[in-house]
Amino acid sequence: MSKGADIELIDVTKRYGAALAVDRVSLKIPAGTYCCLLGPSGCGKTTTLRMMAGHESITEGDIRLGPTVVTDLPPAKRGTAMMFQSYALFPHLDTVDNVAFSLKMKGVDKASRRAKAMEMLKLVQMDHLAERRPAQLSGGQQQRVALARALITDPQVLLLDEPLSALDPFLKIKVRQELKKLQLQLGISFIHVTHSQEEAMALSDLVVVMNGGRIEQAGTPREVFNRPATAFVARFMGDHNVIAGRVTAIGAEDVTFEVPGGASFRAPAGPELAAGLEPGAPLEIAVRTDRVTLGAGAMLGCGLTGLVQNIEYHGQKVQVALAAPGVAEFAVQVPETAFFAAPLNVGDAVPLAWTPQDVHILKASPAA
Ligand SMILES: Nc1ncnc2c1ncn2[C@@H]1O[C@H](COP(=O)(O)OP(=O)(O)OP(=O)(O)O)[C@@H](O)[C@H]1O
Repeated sequence: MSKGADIELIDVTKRYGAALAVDRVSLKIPAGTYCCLLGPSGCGKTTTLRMMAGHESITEGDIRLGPTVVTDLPPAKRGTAMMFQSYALFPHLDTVDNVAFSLKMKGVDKASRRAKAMEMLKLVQMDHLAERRPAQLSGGQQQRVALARALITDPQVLLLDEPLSALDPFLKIKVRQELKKLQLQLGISFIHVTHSQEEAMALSDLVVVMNGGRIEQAGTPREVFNRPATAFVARFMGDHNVIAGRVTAIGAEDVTFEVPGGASFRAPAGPELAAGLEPGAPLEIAVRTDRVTLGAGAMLGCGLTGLVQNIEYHGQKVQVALAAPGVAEFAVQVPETAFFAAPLNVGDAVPLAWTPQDVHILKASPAA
């Protein structure tokens, strides 16, 4: 197996007629990275993946794999391989011939290509079903065959378009673990398109959150979850409250922020962020739903009192939805034991609290 190579997108744009699907995307994915392209339907993630694979032409910009500009190379000459969402197996070929297919196209003799196909099938634990046809395999098994077929060309980068979307929830988690294990074992980059933030967080070394054809944020799952760059990222990753208000005062290291209802609280900003702000300017902040204290424990009161709108039991946590003056929707996750020690009911008015360190300032979205 090859060792893998960095893949780099340099100001890549894709237009379909007047429609802009991908807008000046620049991104470097180091060799050996598990990278997820994450975003809602239509954000341009599949188009980005297909341009890396060579299945879609690039309107402007370049893609590099290692030292080579691959922008105008056909898919088979790039050092990438793609696994399609539908698996795209040939129904009339058995497993081993499906996997060996691209080697057949390259003119490799039958014995060698079948031997290599068996090696790939062992890698994905499918060698015992080598003689079955796709219709005789389960969805999960077909997916492994598709994986073996993509890996037979020894790619430096494997591109996966929503690889888990056809699997049931239990199989999804099992196959997800297997994909990660395989990527570590092979040492090449896997670039995986998904609209599931849970999947992206579980798998990635690098999460790339896309919106409206642009990258909103690229970072490790912890960076993206704990320090979402924009309101879009905070909402898309979930478990965050986004609150809109205005800046009322700017200190050397923090900012005072007021919501339309009149409550105000401080947020750590740092000199770099504070320099871009001025009193009166609109600002959005994020507070994690598990960092908020409700009720009697609210010693560090932030001045907001929430009215309980809804209560959902989630097992380890109870999710409480509230509304407060100037804040239409606010969610708090309370650990199960804490909630039932002092249960709340719909209609209760409860003080909310968090520490200034738990307030995170958001920037304007690049797609805005
Ligand atoms: N062949 C095409 N012709 C015209 N427009 C296209 C074509 N393919 C994609 N688009 C448009 O480009 C934008 C990005 O599409 P893309 O498939 O990359 O999004 P996506 O994030 O992968 O969405 P999904 O999760 O639904 O697959 C969308 O607005 C889509 O309608």
